Amino acid sequence: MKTLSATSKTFADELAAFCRAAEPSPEIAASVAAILADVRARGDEAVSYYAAKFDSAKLRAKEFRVKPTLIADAAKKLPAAERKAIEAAHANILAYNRKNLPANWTAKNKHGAEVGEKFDPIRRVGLYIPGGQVPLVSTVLMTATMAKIAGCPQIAAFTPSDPSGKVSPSLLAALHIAGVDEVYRIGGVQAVGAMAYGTTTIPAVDKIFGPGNAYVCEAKRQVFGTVGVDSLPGPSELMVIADDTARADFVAADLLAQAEHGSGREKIYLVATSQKIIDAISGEIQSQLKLIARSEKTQAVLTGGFLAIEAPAPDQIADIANYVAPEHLEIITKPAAEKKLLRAITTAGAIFLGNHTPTALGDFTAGPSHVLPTARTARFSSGLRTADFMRRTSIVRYAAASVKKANDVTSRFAAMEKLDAHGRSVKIRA
Ligand SMILES: NC(=O)c1ccc[n+]([C@@H]2O[C@H](COP(=O)([O-])OP(=O)(O)OC[C@H]3O[C@@H](n4cnc5c(N)ncnc54)[C@H](O)[C@@H]3O)[C@@H](O)[C@H]2O)c1
Ligand SMILES: [Zn+2]
Repeated sequence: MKTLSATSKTFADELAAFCRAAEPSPEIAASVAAILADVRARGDEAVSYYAAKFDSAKLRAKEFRVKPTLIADAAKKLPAAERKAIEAAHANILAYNRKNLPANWTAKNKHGAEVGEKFDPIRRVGLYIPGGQVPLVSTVLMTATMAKIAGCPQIAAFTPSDPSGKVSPSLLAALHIAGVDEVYRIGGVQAVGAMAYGTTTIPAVDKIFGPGNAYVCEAKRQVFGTVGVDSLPGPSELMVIADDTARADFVAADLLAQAEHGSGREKIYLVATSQKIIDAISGEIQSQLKLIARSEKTQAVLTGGFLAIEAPAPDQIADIANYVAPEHLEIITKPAAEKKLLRAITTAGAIFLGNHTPTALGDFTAGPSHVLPTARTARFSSGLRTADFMRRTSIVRYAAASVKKANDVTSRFAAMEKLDAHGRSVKIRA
């Protein structure tokens, strides 16, 4: 753990340096570019090659797609308690995301013409479901549910297999429950390349969704433009803002939870109003570390990816949070400070309030998607929602009377821009 004081002279530079470490290195960018170029050139053959290289899975092209019967079977064999948990989470996620379904509209403009927007589902979407370290069953629900609400006619999911070609049965069952039956046991950069460029066996998608490790995230950044991408949700991050009302044991548990993902590039931030609070929470982390299963990988994040900041003033805390733009932000403070911070912090991916709202609730079941921007990209992008699975078309209809009213404006613009034919095409109707 690194500790900084927000009042020190070098604070801004040190914070910037820590945050920069979350950006993909030039080495990652270069190796991703090489894999993408190879998938584009050699298609299925390259996909097989990288599945063997990175996931030790020997897969021929005709084995990429998981048989739909296997997916249905996984759902049938799902233990009742797991089914109940998946269905309960699914219900909350459905209810939350139905609220942000965009609606078509029409209105009249100043010329009396009809103007409006219509929204349509993106025709073919690709969902990346991480599976390198752990099978992210929840990510199925946090992406597919919105694609279904939007009405996307084709939904293809991609996730890495284990060396024997197996995909987690719980993950397959969740896909079945969410209504997805086109699933490929392919992960990593090669999956992103196949989604973007298409191969003989994998049809290209129009937009790629979902989180992943630093390689997957960088691959999505590189294929943007060839296809759409939702955002850049990379290795998880959590910032906790704590004053003396925060329970040290709760905060420690939450920081450990987001350090646990296991890619080793996760980042955790503790912003506390006193050094005493930092000491209490780091003491708790040390004792709780002994209790959790994934302690070795978590330890790596605690050493290199954990920043504690002492910052007494709310204004200063808000500035820090707005700079870091953390994926997850927990605010555990007195009500007055909470109110102030909630208003002043405008760049967090998701905010969790109070002692009883661990980020894990958002990870699994509260309702909003856990697919959230990381590495400071929350400054300009937001978490996944239904509208991301739709595209928008503007619609305009003028009648003879309304086009007359527009003629003056268009002829002026045509003259200014020296585009005579533009002006004439309106005039001929007016
Ligand atoms: N921001 C979010 O919304 C969000 C949500 C859930 C999970 N996550 C993050 O997703 C990540 C999942 O990571 P993961 O590793 O478990 O699964 P993953 O599926 O994202 O990545 C595994 C794949 O990475 C590829 N890979 C590994 N090493 C490579 C290398 N050296 N070169 C090229 N490719 C390589 C392999 O092909 C492998 O299949 C975690 O960091 C987690 O924090 C983020
Ligand atoms: Zn998490």
